[in-house]
Amino acid sequence: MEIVAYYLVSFLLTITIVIYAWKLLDWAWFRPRKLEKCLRKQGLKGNSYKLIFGDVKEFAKSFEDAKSKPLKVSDDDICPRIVPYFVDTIKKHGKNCFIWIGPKPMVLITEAEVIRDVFNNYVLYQKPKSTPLTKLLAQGVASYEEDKWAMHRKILNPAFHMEKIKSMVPAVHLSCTEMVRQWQESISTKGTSCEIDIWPYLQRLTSDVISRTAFGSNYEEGRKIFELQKEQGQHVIEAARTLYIPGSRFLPTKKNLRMKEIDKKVQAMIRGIIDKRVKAMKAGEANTDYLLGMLLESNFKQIEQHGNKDFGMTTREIIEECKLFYFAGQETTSVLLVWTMILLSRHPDWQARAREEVLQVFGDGKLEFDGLNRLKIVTMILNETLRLYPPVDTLNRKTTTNTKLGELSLPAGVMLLFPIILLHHDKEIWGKDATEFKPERFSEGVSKATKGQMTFFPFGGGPRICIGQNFSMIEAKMALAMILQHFSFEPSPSYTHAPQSVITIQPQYGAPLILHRL
Ligand code: HEM
Repeated sequence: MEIVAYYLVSFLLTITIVIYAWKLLDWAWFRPRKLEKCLRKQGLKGNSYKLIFGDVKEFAKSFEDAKSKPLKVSDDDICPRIVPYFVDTIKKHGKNCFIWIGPKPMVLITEAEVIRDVFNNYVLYQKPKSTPLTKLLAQGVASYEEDKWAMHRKILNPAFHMEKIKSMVPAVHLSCTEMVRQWQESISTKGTSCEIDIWPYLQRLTSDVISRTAFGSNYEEGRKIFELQKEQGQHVIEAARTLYIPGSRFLPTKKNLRMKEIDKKVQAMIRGIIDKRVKAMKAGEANTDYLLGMLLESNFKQIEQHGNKDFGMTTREIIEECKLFYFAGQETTSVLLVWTMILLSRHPDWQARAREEVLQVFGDGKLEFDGLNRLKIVTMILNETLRLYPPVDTLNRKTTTNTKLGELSLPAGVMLLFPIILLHHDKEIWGKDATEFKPERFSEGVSKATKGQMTFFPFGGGPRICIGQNFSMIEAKMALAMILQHFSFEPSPSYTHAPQSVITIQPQYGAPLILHRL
């Protein structure tokens, strides 16, 4: 009997090992080779597959090389620095090409109409799964698919309607006033001008804005939450730079333990704010002029309408959405502002035109929502900055089944890459001066500038377009208008022009400018 059991266990063990060995071989070799054959048959070109690593080593090296070479201050042709490997691959293989992200091929998609189709067809083309470590940072609507995505997006949408954003404007004003006061104080210690590295200030500004607008009167607590989220983000970026080994997150390393500790603390703090707010709501004294309040209200309505909790978000899911607001909305808006100020410092004519407009609309008085919507020159400048320095430089998706996309027939499991920045800098689309700062391109709005094509999409597109785009544009207009009211600025001799891609496009060595008090 014992011998039979022994043989049975050995047999099962051998079968299990064979199955896993086959799966591993299939993942590392047979599947990539099959996909490669299929892509080449479609006329797509790329390097031959290299076991497990694909192009990852060359990819990382090209980033490191590009990072070590700053640009001339006047050079806005930043693609070779931001997406060096894609630029090189296109040079080598043409626009119809693919690269290997480990054992997965990723096809570059540069045709505007094809990009639009993919964005609109959000069930067929889904977001690639993030690693468990990235999930610790934030999940929420940005990472869900199909019905779950649709339900969360429906609940979140009302919180981002224009009239709701309008009610958040005083909070944005408060944060901007605080930053302007700090700059005025720095200047007054030096006379009428001084050099300020505006980058850390703008990061603090957008962090402050999202804490106030997300958590209302719980803003101090919100700030602590987001400080922890910021630290979590740094750990995740570090982890993303190394190859992720499945299961390694369970090892009790110092970093893993800290990341879990942060996650627990953040969850407990947001849960505390939610509990307070639910109590206030029950007592009939809740104020909803902040994102979390609106979200809870919208969630409550959704559940009430269907009479079923399954139609709403759980507390855990609401916590994830709050974490996502910070992750998605803070750095993106601060980089939009930093590049706008750097560009305006180099283009005093546009700086003067924007200031003239701001003074015409507001004088030196208080900025308010309706006036911000009348700032035409400022909007043109922000759009041109988003074109040249899109905060998010690339987006990706994957095919979920065998799919016909434009001229291509793609098998399931192929990654698609939309290089936003390459389309924004394409001379065939924008003309010979594509890499020059010319806000006049947008003088008649975005759809005239793009002739209705999907050639300018800093906020993505289709049903999954950025939910916070109006929020961030109002925030950026408010900050820029207030800065223009109080200061003029020019590049500092100590500024090094080195845009680098760290999830968003950031100034590698900060952004020191000379600020003059007006
Ligand atoms: C200049 C500022 C911003 C830029 C350039 C930006 C860019 C983007 C882009 C490109 C996407 C699409 C991602 C994809 O399709 O894979 C996106 C999605 C998203 N953004 Fe933003 N964003 C900005 C500000 C904000 C703000 C302020 C918030 C919230 C407070 C926010 C929240 C989100 C969310 C929740 C999504 C996911 C939407 C969904 O999947 O349905 N973003 N953003």
